[in-house]
Amino acid sequence: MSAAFATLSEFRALLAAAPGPDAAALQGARDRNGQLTKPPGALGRLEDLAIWYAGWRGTARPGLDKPQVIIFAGNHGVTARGVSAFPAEVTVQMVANFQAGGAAINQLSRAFGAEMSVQALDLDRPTADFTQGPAMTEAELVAALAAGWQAVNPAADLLVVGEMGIGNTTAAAAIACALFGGTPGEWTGRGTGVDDYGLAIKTQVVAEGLAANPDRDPLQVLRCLGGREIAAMAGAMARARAERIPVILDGFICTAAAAVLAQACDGALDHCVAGHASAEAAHRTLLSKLGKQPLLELGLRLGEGSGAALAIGVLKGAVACHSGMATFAEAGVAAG
Ligand SMILES: Cc1cc2ncn([C@H]3O[C@H](COP(=O)(O)O)[C@@H](O)[C@H]3O)c2cc1C
Ligand SMILES: O=C(O)c1cccnc1
Repeated sequence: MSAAFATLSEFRALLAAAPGPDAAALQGARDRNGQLTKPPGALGRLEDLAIWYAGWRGTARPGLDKPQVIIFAGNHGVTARGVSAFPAEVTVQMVANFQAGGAAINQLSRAFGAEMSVQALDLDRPTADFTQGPAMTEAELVAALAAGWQAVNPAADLLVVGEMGIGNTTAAAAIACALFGGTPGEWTGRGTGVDDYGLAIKTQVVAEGLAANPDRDPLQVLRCLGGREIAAMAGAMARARAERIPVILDGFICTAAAAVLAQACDGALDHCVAGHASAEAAHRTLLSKLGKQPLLELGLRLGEGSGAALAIGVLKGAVACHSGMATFAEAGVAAG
C-alpha cells in the first residue's frame, strides 16, 4: 500500500482527521471493570489501561495477541561534531545485529510475543548537519513519514516503535527544546555516555541547531532538527492512530517524535501510553510536558523500543485481567 499522503499538508490533514476512541466500547469496559471480582480500584493503573485499550480497540472485552515492534534506523550528519560516545558506523552495524537477532530488542520482542521488523532508512545518506541548516528537505521528511506510515501492520493490536541512530539523542534534545522552550542544557543528556567535554559540545551543538533553524512549526522542527528514523516513528504513530491501534511510547527519542505530533495537533497522542521513563533526565521532563505518566522506571537508556517492549507485558496483564476475570455474578462472589 502506498502512503495516504504525498505532501506535508496532506499529512497535517490526516492528523486533524484522526479518529477518537469508541465511546460505547469505553463505557462497556468501564461497566465491566466495575463488575469484576476484586475490590473497586484494586488493580490500580491496570484498570485505566485496560479501559483505555478497550476504547481504542472498539470492544469492551478486547484481546491483545498481535503486538508489532518496528525499529527504524537513520544516520545523522551532526555526528561529525562529536556528539556521541560511539561512531556513526554503529547504526548500520546494529541494523545487521537486529536482523541477526542479537540485539536487546530481539530478545524483548520474543519474550513478549511481538512480531519485530527493522527498517533502515537511507543509511548511506546521513541527514545534513543541522548546525548548518535544515537536516532534511521537505521531500525527505515526507518520504520518512511515509516509510513509517507504511511499516505499520493494520492487523496489529498494539504498536511499539523503536529507533537506532547514533547521534539521535542530540536531535531529540534539539526537537524538545524547539517545541517546549527552555535552555539547550535542560534538554541535553549523555546519550550513549559522553563525558563532560562531550556533553558540553553536544549542548553547544543543540544551541547552534536551534539558532540555525528558527522555524518553530512542529513539523518544520521535525524536518530541520530531526532525522529519518525520528520522522518514521512519527509517521508510524500517526498511522496507528488512523487504524485505532494503541501505541506504547519508548524513551527520549521516541517521545520526541511523539511530541511533534502532539504539538502539531491537539490530542494526537490520546492513543499512546508512556512505557517507561528512561535514564536520560530530559525524558521525564518531556513526558510531563505531554501529560504522560510512565508505566515503568528501570534505569534503561537504550532506546530500540526496549522500555516500551517491556511495558507490553504490563498492558497484556491489564487486558488479560480485564477480559478474562469473572464478574461477581458469574463467580457467585458477594459484591460487598
Ligand atoms: C551498540 C549500541 C546499541 C544501541 N541501541 C540503541 N542505542 C541508542 O543509542 C543511540 C543514541 O545515543 P547517542 O545520541 O549518544 O548516539 C541511538 O542509536 C539509540 O537507539 C544504541 C547505541 C549503541 C552504541
Ligand atoms: O531514552 C532513550 O531511549 C535513550 C537514551 C540514551 C540513549 N539511547 C536511548
